[in-house]
Amino acid sequence: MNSPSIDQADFPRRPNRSLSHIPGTSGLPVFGQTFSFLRNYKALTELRFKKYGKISRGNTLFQHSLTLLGPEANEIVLKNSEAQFSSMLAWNPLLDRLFPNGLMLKDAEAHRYDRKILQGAFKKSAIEGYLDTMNPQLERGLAAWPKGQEFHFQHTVKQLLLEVAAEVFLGVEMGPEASGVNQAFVDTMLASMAVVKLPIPGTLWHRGLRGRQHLEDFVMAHIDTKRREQGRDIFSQICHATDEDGNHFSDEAVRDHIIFLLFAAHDTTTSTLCSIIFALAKNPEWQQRLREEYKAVGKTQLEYDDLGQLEDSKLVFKEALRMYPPVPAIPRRTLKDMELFGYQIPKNTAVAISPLFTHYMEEYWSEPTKFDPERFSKARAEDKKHFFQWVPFGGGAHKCLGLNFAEVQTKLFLFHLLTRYQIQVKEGYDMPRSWVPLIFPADGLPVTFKPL
Ligand code: HEM
Repeated sequence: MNSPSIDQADFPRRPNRSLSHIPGTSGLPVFGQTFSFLRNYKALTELRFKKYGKISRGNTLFQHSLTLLGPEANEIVLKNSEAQFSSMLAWNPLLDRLFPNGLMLKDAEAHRYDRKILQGAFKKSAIEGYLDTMNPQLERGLAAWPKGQEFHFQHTVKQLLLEVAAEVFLGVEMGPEASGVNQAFVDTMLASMAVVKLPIPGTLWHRGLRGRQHLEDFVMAHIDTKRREQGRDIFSQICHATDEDGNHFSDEAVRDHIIFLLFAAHDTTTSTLCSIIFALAKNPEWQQRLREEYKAVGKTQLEYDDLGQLEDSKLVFKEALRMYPPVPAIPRRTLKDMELFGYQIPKNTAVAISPLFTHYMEEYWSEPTKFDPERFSKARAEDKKHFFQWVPFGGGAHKCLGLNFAEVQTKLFLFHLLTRYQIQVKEGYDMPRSWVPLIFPADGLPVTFKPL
């Protein structure tokens, strides 16, 4: 269930700080635990669980908040069956200047209404259309990558995904227009991580605001054409999508949703592909298993229905998302006073659950630090002990809208890659990670693709 309509005046932008009755620590003066959070979010969360258990207070990034750990906490927060948690109030302070009115920044009826319309852009027939665009683009893009010599996978795949997104999301073909849009998008994304949010020329934030403006201008300039024609890109799909009474989104709503979708899709997919490539490089037997799976399909281009047969690929996708969920923590704000795990929690408290922590709990996963895709197989079904133990896409009303799209894109990418190359990393290499705000390789992931 979603939360009821929210009067934002009842909820100051800064969350409640009266949490001293809950176990935990405020950490250093002013900075709290910000340094340990940024250095190693995973280690910090594990330490908090050991010291304080499923619920603890802390202070990171100048905000007092509660960390709620484990599948039970995930279920309470994500299912939100008593309309106690707001996604909008939690994400607004982070995203509302650059990505206003995106789906994650809505609650209650406004969220339900928009989500239902947007779902039209992710139905099977729409994804089949995106797949037709992605197939040749991924193939061409990969053919141009360095072969037999080391390069940084993260930056290279990010660029390729940007080029794919320009065409699949916006329907712009490569050229100066796509480059301008891509740069504007990169600037907007980078600004979402800016610490200083003042529009001073030369700063990340200033470039981000200009990037957002460029994206808005682009969308508004093309919207009439998109509404007139029936294109196969996501922008077109959103222009044509309607509610049950045949009403379309307004121009401004289309603009805000498409820009938010670009944001929601890009770094999450980049992060996922980095994790998979690292895992496959370290586990060449899985590269071989995937190649055999592709051979069994017996085609040089995959179509939508072929993807469903790729069971080993799905196991790899799931296991990489278990070990390295791109969104390691999901925030919410409480809408009411409530009791959680025996403690009174006041209204307007910032809380966060942790997919990353849950994905390593020994109660649920055997040898959690081991890459073992078969734990998701029907025979072992390790993921079936609790419905909320594997939550890379969140859950409940805000569950990721693009999860099928992400799986399709990942499978296509791996097909084009592994049918041509062997992925290698240097002997003894272990990928250093930065864990927040999204999980990424800290060194760009140096790899070599050796032609087969
Ligand atoms: C493997 C890649 C991805 C991961 C791990 C991922 C993860 C997530 C998570 C954890 C949430 C929930 C956030 C919350 O509850 O606060 C979410 C929401 C969302 N994701 Fe994804 N995402 C991925 C790819 C994508 C793609 C490719 C798209 C679009 C094409 C997308 C669109 C969205 C949207 C629109 C929402 C908001 C849904 C709502 O609030 O109703 N995501 N995603």
